[in-house]
Amino acid sequence: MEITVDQMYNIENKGHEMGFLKKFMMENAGAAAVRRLLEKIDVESKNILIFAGLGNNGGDGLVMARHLAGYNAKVTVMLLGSPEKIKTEESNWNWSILQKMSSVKLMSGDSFEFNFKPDVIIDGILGTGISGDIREPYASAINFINEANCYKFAVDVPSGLDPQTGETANIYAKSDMTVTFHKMKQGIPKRKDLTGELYAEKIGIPPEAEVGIL
Ligand SMILES: NC(=O)C1=CN([C@@H]2O[C@H](COP(=O)(O)OP(=O)(O)OC[C@H]3O[C@@H](n4cnc5c(N)ncnc54)[C@H](O)[C@@H]3O)[C@@H](O)[C@H]2O)[C@@H](O)CC1
Ligand SMILES: [K+]
Repeated sequence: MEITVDQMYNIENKGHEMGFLKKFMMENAGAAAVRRLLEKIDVESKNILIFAGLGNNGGDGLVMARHLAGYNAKVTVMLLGSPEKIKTEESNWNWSILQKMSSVKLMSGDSFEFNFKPDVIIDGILGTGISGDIREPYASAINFINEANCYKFAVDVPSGLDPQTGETANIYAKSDMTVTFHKMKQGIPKRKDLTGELYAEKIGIPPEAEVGIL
């Protein structure tokens, strides 16, 4: 069953109100995404670049960074903006854990340059919160992904693809694999040419959180 982006936000909020906090959803999302990636790539000693936006799509990417470090990948996180501007408590919580991990290289700001060639890029730039034309530095990150010659993994939806309508913004990323969460959003499967292999993974939200919404 496919659901709308509004239904997803309502289910998320209801689950949170039930006490299954968003930080746990984010943890399960990042963990499920890493499990799917591991089916394709042996990440040990691989250079993994994670682009993280300032919203919760980025937060999922931060969770992935921690899990991938546990599999001995060489992880670099590029936060697209200033850490003080991270929007949500759950993303902030994950950023502060990464700050205590010397096994993950943290970069942040409005521009970037890397002294390594990534084997995998994780697109945690934009998810269901997308609106309007893609602004900088997100636009440059999406262009970087599309120009790179490596495996590309999209968190929830390739950035620039509207998960509700299936329409693309002025700039959009193309992935080899996309893992969306809880249930498939209506717009995503319309663009399998951008998602690559596509999965919807459960993230522990109680089914009761759907009551009255679906
Ligand atoms: N809904 C759910 O149940 C869950 C959602 N999760 C993740 O949370 C994501 C949604 O998080 P958010 O609502 O924080 O939204 P996003 O993280 O998708 O994006 C919001 C951020 O992007 C900026 N933005 C929006 N449009 C832009 C544009 N065109 N150019 C540049 N910046 C733009 C906004 O200013 C905001 O900072 C999902 O895609 C998913 O990855 C997960 O943590 C698991 C649970
Ligand atoms: K994304």
